[in-house]
Amino acid sequence: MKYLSDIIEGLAFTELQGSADMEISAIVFDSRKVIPGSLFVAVKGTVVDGHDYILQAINDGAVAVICEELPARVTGEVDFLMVADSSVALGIVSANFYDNPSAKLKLIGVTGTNGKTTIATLLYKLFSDLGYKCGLLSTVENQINGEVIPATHTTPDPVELNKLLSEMVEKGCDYCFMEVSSHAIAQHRIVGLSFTGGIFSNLTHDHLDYHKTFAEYLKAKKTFFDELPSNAFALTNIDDKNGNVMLQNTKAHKKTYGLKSMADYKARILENQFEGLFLQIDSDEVWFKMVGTFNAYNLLAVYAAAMLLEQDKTAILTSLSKLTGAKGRFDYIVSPNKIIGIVDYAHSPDAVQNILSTIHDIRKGNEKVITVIGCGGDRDKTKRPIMAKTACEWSDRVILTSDNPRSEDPAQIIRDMEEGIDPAFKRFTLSIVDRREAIKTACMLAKPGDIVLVAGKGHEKYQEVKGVRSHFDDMEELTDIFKDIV
Ligand SMILES: CC(=O)N[C@H]1[C@@H](OP(=O)(O)OP(=O)(O)OC[C@H]2O[C@@H](n3ccc(=O)[nH]c3=O)[C@H](O)[C@@H]2O)O[C@H](CO)[C@@H](O)[C@@H]1O[C@H](C)C(=O)N[C@@H](C)C(=O)N[C@H](CCC(=O)O)C(=O)O
Ligand SMILES: Nc1ncnc2c1ncn2[C@@H]1O[C@H](COP(=O)(O)OP(=O)(O)OP(=O)(O)O)[C@@H](O)[C@H]1O
Ligand SMILES: N[C@H](CCC[C@H](N)C(=O)O)C(=O)O
Ligand SMILES: [Mg+2]
Repeated sequence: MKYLSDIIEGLAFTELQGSADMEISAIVFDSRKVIPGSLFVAVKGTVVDGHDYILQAINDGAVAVICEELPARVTGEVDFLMVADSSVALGIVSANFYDNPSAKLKLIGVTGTNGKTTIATLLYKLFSDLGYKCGLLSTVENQINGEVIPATHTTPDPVELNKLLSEMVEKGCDYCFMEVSSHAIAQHRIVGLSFTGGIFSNLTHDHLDYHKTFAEYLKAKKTFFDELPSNAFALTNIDDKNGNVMLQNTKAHKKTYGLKSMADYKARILENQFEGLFLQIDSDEVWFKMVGTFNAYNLLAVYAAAMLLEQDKTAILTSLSKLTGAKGRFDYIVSPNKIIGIVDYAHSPDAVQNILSTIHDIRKGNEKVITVIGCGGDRDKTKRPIMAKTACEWSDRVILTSDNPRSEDPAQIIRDMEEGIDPAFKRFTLSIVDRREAIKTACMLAKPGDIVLVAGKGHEKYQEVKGVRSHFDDMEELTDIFKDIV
């Protein structure tokens, strides 16, 4: 059992009403989840203000409240703590509630627009293979030493996050590799965590619905590095335009990796084939199972981080050469008549360009590339025409379809995408709202040797339409269609 006085250690509050000697059973920031004895943290959200639910939380059994403004009516039986920013406070109290688990293991955070899941997953697989007990917090799933725990977010909320970290500590984990999304940084989900290292992959267009401008998006990512402690490492992709910016104000040890520029950790692509990458990493030449230039960056980031974590170079490279990446990233299947189907999570303009340029680089002859692609609803609208344009520039045929329309009209999302298409390419484009039909049509258009890329949903096992999630799996669809093709 924890007392409020323990939980608020290190928390800067402007006012305390009460004695802080309450026993606290749980930390809750959603009034609908309050249980008797909860500490309710009122957070201002993007849709509603948690302050409006304080009285409801108290009615349902909350015994203490952290807030930025006191409600009009306060009861004497409940402790109130006033803070400047409740979301920051939520991070601190969550870490305290679970006895600061992040300080008891080596926590590595990965941030950037693309590659976070791949890098974090590879690190998790690598360190597990090297004999360590590890944890993973990722978009695809969370893992504690082999046990899979479903993920709802790329970076969980502070309570869930510290709970998972404390389970990792309990199970004897030495390391945790986690994705740090820009939403998580902006919403202070990672406040109160002690990081051993931070890794930056790249920064390109995404999430401008949330961050509004690219400068704000960049600032969110940079904050992660600004707040790393001096004994941590800050590892950046120096080939990225903003790689150096990330390190500008960090107190951590600055380290760089890159394929093009001078860097602490360097690699060169010797071969880039469908079967894998042949890289020269520092002075070693090694074959890897992963495909594409962007994965050369991901592999190099993982290698550099493992070196910074003082692992043996030969052991790292030997293990890394055997590993495959995260689910739904360049997963492929070949039909009996030799059509290649690829499922990839590319859902930003840069990722679409990378995956398609990789397919171009590694295809053997003049096989046609047919791309099936949609864009998520209730997300950055400005990336829609760009993703469609990029898909068209790099494909022989494109079928625009639905991703997760969420609350939006799927046909309107497709119309937003069509805006980006050059009129000359229109006749090579089809728009089919039903994703299943779109994938089927792409496969019917394909001839032996052709490549069908199904982009955007990767590992996802659902499609969300009008707020309802139904089972949908791109790879399952392809497998189903391919078994009937002869
Ligand atoms: C835009 C965004 O990030 N939203 C997150 C945010 O919700 P919000 O700001 O809309 O919250 P709100 O509904 O306005 O409510 C404000 C507060 O009132 C509370 N409330 C609300 C109603 C009520 O009856 N009682 C009550 O107490 C809420 O619990 C909340 O604390 O805070 C919630 C609680 O932590 C998150 O679940 C929610 O994630 C939503 C579901 C989401 O979709 N987030 C995505 C965009 C996201 O975070 N994605 C990134 C990855 C992106 C990438 O892959 O690059 C991620 O890390 O997963
Ligand atoms: N280093 C990289 N640079 C550019 N694109 C990449 C890189 N790594 C992966 N990609 C592309 O981006 C897609 C998403 O990769 P991944 O899931 O690793 O990124 P992420 O940063 O975790 O994404 P999210 O923000 O959705 O969690 C991949 O399917 C691939 O198309
Ligand atoms: N984590 C990302 C995933 C987007 C994946 C795409 N399939 C979509 O649904 O838009 C987000 O929430 O923005
Ligand atoms: Mg991810």
